[in-house]
Amino acid sequence: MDNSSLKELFAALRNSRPLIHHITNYVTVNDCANITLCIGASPVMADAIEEMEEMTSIAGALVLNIGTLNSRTVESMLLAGRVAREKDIPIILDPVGAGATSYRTKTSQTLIEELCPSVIKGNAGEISVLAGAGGVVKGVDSCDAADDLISVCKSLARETGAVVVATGKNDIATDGITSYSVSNGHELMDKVSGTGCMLSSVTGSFSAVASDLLTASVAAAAAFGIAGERAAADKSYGPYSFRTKLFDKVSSLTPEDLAAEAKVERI
Ligand SMILES: Nc1ncnc2c1ncn2[C@@H]1O[C@H](COP(=O)(O)OP(=O)(O)O)[C@@H](O)[C@H]1O
Ligand SMILES: Cc1ncsc1CCOP(=O)(O)O
Ligand SMILES: [Mg+2]
Repeated sequence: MDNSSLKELFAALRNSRPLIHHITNYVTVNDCANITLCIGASPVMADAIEEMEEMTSIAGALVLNIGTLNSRTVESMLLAGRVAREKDIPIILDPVGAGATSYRTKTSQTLIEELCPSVIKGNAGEISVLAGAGGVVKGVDSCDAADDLISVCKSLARETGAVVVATGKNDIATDGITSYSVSNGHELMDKVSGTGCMLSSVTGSFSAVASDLLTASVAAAAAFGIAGERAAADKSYGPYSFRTKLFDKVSSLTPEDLAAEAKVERI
């Protein structure tokens, strides 16, 4: 992938400041709102069924995150997702904890079947579980993933029609035909709750201005990863000061920085 396409997409995002409608969890909701602002988009968190149709209709992307799912929010996700589909608004699904309980696995499968999300972005364990290729998830953490994760991501992408992103030390992004590995990032990102959720928000932000959601997913993974690298290099004393710096570094990142520092390899 030509890094100049990442730069153009990031510039378009910063210029258009799209609205990103989230139905998300109550653990990382504030982090998701703030990272969306930092990357250059406008967040709204709304899950009341009464306002789903109106809110989704005016959004540039819809992020569905099942981190603290319940039957009420799942109904809202289904309605918002149908509206998004009708209006061609990209849907990003973060299947947080899929594999940890059957409710999470089944709900993820239902959302995939009913809504055909544009991007399915989970950690390596969650994606392996959804692909039926093993994978162990403890709570929300990936404990084991398929050995052949790239092929597993590709087959899930082909089966669902979504761009599939599996995160970890390297992030894999594929549409089932073309695949990329993004090696930006820092191990401290694994020590802060919510970095996966935040990447979903950033992916939604890039997707809102992209015609190609594989490019949007790669741009998001690279941008967030570069910010992580920069935050860690900034004489961090521990995970929490790193967390604060992560927001600052996302905020100060420019399209030129993204193009210069993205480590993207076709695989
Ligand atoms: N060991 C690591 N080295 C570099 N980046 C990492 C590492 N672990 C996680 N990340 C980054 O942190 C973000 C969240 O990934 P991950 O921890 O896999 O998701 P989740 O928080 O959903 O479990 C991604 O941007 C990923 O690239
Ligand atoms: C700890 C926790 N429990 C329910 S949602 C959540 C946050 C998960 O965040 P992430 O998927 O980014 O690690
Ligand atoms: Mg996650």
